Amino acid sequence: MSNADVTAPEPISEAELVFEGALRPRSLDEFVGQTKVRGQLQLLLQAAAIQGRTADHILLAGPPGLGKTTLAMIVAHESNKPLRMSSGPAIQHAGDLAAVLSSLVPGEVLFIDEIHRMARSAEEMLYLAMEDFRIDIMVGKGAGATSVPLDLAPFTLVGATTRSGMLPNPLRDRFGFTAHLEFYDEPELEQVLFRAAHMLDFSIDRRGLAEIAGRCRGTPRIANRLLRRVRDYVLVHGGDADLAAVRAALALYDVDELGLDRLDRAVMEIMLTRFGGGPVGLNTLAVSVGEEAETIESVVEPFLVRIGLITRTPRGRVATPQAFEHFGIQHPQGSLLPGVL
Ligand SMILES: Nc1ncnc2c1ncn2[C@@H]1O[C@H](COP(=O)(O)OP(=O)(O)OP(=O)(O)O)[C@@H](O)[C@H]1O
Repeated sequence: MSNADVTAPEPISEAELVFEGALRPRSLDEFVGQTKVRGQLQLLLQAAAIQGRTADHILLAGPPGLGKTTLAMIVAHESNKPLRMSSGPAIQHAGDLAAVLSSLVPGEVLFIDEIHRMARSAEEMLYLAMEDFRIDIMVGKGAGATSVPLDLAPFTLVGATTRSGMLPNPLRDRFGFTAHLEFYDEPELEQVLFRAAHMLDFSIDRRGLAEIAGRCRGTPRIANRLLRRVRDYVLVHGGDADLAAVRAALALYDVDELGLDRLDRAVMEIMLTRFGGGPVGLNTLAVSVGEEAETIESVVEPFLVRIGLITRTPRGRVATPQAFEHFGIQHPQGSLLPGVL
């Protein structure tokens, strides 16, 4: 396995999904970080409980692996209601959505992952469903077609998206609350790791945990994955899970000190070498690394901006002096800075 796998923000195997399931926090109290969002959700759920109604629809926006699915599960758990899971790509026709909506039980939480990828016809059906708990079903074809209204059980929609900007306004406006999940800081990631290590019955020292926290791309999913690789390393090589063992395990998987993944590096290297640090337009960058512009914008760029390797300007993306320094590449207007790779 290469660095391309261990630091990928998406799940990399079925086994990992099972592992993630076991480590998922079940309540808002167990959920680490995102303090503001947690407080806002808590209030929204408590208010609904006091009034004995379903909670408002919730939109969770942010890069992969930051806890959107986990929060959807928590919303259902804290409201004591069942959870139905679906995803935008699975809803390619209005009929797909009608089938899900018409079978919901009262109060059920419907989670639609990647909601920005749902078919347009389904989106339009969802507007009415969210607002009035009703859909119109078309019966028959052509001139004789009629629409029959169908009442739905009240439900709470939790939508997740890595691209909130791609949602049409009428859909976005129907969510009572939008949470923007942020990358986690290192103390928060240490807490995520501490909890996971405890659940895995794996004893690792604090400095080792801190090292993983600094190299996991601000993402709990990656933090937990790296923890598992360190556990493997200690199992095979023996000794303590200390800073030296963590460094050796992460070196084996080519995880650098910023935790950049394959795509992060490809983007940075192209910006620095082919475009002299930019400015480069998003589409040019995407074509150059053979990725979709959507992935660059929603997955790669937010993290690179957050750690100060690129900035966004009206003329395009620009690499910062730190980026030149990190990759050991000479800045076009300066001397060679010492590389750290
Ligand atoms: N705040 C958190 N506290 C503890 N663990 C977390 C937290 N957020 C995420 N995790 C862990 O990270 C894993 C990935 O989280 P989750 O699947 O919820 O991310 P996601 O944002 O839905 O990702 P995707 O968009 O790729 O589905 C979970 O298994 C969970 O164990």
